Amino acid sequence: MPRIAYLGPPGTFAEQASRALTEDTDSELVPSESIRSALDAVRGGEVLAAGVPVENSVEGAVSATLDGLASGQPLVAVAETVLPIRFDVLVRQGSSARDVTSVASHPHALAQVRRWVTERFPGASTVPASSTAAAAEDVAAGSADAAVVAPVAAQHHPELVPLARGIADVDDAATRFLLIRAPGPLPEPTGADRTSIAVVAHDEVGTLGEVLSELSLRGINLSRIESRPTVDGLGAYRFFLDLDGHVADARVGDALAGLHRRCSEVRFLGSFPKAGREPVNVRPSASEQAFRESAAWLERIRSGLLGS
Ligand SMILES: O=C(O)C(=O)C[C@]1(C(=O)O)C=C[C@@H](O)C=C1
Repeated sequence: MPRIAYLGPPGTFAEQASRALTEDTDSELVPSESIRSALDAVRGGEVLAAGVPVENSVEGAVSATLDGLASGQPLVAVAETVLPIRFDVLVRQGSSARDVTSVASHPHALAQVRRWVTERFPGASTVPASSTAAAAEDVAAGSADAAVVAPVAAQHHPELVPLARGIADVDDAATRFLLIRAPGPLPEPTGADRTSIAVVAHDEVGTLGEVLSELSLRGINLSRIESRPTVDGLGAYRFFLDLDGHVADARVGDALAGLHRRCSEVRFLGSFPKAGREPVNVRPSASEQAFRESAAWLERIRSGLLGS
């Protein structure tokens, strides 16, 4: 049975997402201590894949995932899913809001309930945990008074009780998760795909503009751009780009080849169907047919058969 690593312990959003990402196959879900260790378990062949969060609609990019994908043996995303995010607050039995002086959770979760926590537990300190479910363990162990968790976490902690349910500072918050594997055959293009890459551009005037124009010239929609330090000193950045389309599409392949010529580093991070399956809108001049026809036209010119 394929083993799939996720950010544990059991009861995290990442576990739920990993279950959704692997629902078509009989898989064993294996908790990991961190996103990095889940990715490294894929690299080491201990698991087939890892389900990891990549971005949240309120708090933004999950840097541990971006950094974990940018360095080390290459890995690729093969699928994505989006989970709606609302939290429950768990406390020890017999506790009330007045007893809460410390609130634990994953920093991304704490950031999404900052206002609620300040209003409900004025003066309480926040305790960062490695995941929402790890925060529930902290409360059970007595090292924090309340945990901001995924609603499923309560099933793993009968000794804790909910003090609040379904909380969020922002309605309709969502987190996108990726299923990450070692490089291998790519998912087939579906017409509703996303391609992720990470590029390091030369530190020269206009290079980021040139990177983006490789995409816009070919009619490619950029759905996300994030920068992270390369850790080689101040001012050195790696850009994470999400593009509409599949690397098998002529326009996307052509753009990636252009970036390869232009950038000091291009890391391919996968082409896979978008969670919402919204078809990619391709303008006529960037269609497969347009690329085929222009390549055939060029070939005719090169072989001396045509003047225009
Ligand atoms: O701690 C969890 O439950 C996770 O799956 C991690 C994570 C994140 O990294 O953003 C996932 C979704 C929520 O936004 C909060 C935390």
